[in-house]
Amino acid sequence: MRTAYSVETVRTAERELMARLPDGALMQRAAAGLAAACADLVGRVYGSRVVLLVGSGDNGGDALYAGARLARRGAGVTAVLLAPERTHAGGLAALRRAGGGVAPSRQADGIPAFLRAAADLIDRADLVLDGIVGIGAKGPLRPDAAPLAALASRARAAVVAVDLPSGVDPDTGEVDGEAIRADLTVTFGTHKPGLLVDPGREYAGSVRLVDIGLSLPGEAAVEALQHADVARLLPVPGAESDKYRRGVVGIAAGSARYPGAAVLAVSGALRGGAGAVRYVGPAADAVIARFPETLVSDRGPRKAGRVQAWVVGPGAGDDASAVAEVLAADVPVLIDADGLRLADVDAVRGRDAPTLMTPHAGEAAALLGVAREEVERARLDSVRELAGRYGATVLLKGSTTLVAGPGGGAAAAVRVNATGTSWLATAGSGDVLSGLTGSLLAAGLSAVDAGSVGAYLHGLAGRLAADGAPVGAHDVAAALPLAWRDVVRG
Ligand SMILES: NC(=O)C1=CN([C@@H]2O[C@H](COP(=O)(O)OP(=O)(O)OC[C@H]3O[C@@H](n4cnc5c(N)ncnc54)[C@H](OP(=O)(O)O)[C@@H]3O)[C@@H](O)[C@H]2O)[C@@H](O)CC1
Ligand SMILES: [K+]
Repeated sequence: MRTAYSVETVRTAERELMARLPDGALMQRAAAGLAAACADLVGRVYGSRVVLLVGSGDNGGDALYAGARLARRGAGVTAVLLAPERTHAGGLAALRRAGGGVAPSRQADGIPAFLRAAADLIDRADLVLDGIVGIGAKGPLRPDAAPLAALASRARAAVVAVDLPSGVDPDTGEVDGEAIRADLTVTFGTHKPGLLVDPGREYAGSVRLVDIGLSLPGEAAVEALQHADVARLLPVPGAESDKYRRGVVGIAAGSARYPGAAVLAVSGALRGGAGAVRYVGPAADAVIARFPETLVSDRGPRKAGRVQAWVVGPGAGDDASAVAEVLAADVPVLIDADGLRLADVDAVRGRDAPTLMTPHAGEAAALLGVAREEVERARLDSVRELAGRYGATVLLKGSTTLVAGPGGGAAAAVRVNATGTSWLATAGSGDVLSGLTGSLLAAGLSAVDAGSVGAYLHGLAGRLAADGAPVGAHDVAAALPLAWRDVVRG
């Protein structure tokens, strides 16, 4: 499991560790890891041109000490100081001792000369280290720092963010205005939520974690399943299992207008580990024609026979009765697409069995009564808010999919999945996900596990199916067994 802790938790752990170590020891650990990662990235340190963007806090200190290490290995290192009078004194002295230089300053030389010099240095650099701000960041990048971020992000040089890209909110991944676009982020002690959640994740590039000895107790703020975690959670039939013991998933989806949604949801459900798939709705002929193994019924969810979980909503049009009947059942329910609009919030809140809602940003925005851009901007807050309002587990789709448990508050970790590919933004792909995830629910996974395992397999299947080319939703469904095998084989 990859875990990310809040700034507050990191600060507490940092204080405890610092109290037991000599002064500056933590920063030396951080700088050593940072310099090593930079050396790996540039390949040849000797003769390379390195620019340090240095803010007034310890993030700048890390950059300066790492710069000193690179200078000692023969790099030409120049620091651009945002606040010369408040620069980390030890770090700056170390850089100077190692032969590093300092660019003209804003304060002494004026803003135009400062920016011209910085632009010139960045243009000619092989490597830029972003030490503007780290976990001490408050609000959008300040006006003096923002132009440097813009210059670095456009540079041909490799850009390494120290701890996290400046301009990315450490706790949420939100980006308000300019931010550093890094090729690599070297982060210390633990991942930060902003490195795992979009849009921050996209700015971070690849992320390398440097162990500095922090011990982080308690609940993470954000966690991401890895192959081994998913492998442990996948349902495995025992020798005694028959199709009913493996779970039956009911799919109440599709309409005369959208029969394809039913077919795609069933295609996902057949590959999610349930022993049987029961389809209820007006697209039974289309479903049977494509998947003859499906049990079909046209009598509505209430009379359809026993299932261990329901999926309701994909392509459902305006049929509110199926949604109401499913919500009245005492088994786990997944609500997607049209079902989200049709589900009564009190009916969802009043349920005893788990409910999993799977909106994309547009659907989440409609449920929250805000603009879509607001959900895209603040994904972590949005998923928690929705989970709190409905008392349900919420899976918010996107390039990083988030899954928040029914508490909604910051106390429980939000799961984040990054296996997806932009090729998955294709019609019907969400229907496959809902069928797959419903099947995992029927096989006995909790709503949070089913949501995060479903998103993981779906994303991986999308990658395997796409392999760099466009794919249709049916290709993604067909690749689910490949993804499953890939996870099981490790
Ligand atoms: N945790 C650990 O275990 C370890 C932590 N380490 C390192 O320390 C870092 C944290 O250092 P930190 O606490 O000094 O804060 P930091 O991120 O440098 O920022 C504060 C400065 O930024 C400024 N500033 C604020 N907002 C801004 C904005 N929007 N735009 C522009 N500027 C802004 C703010 O200015 P002020 O408000 O004071 O005017 C203040 O001067 C951490 O990320 C890691 O790199 C490692 O060395 C070792 C182990
Ligand atoms: K930084």
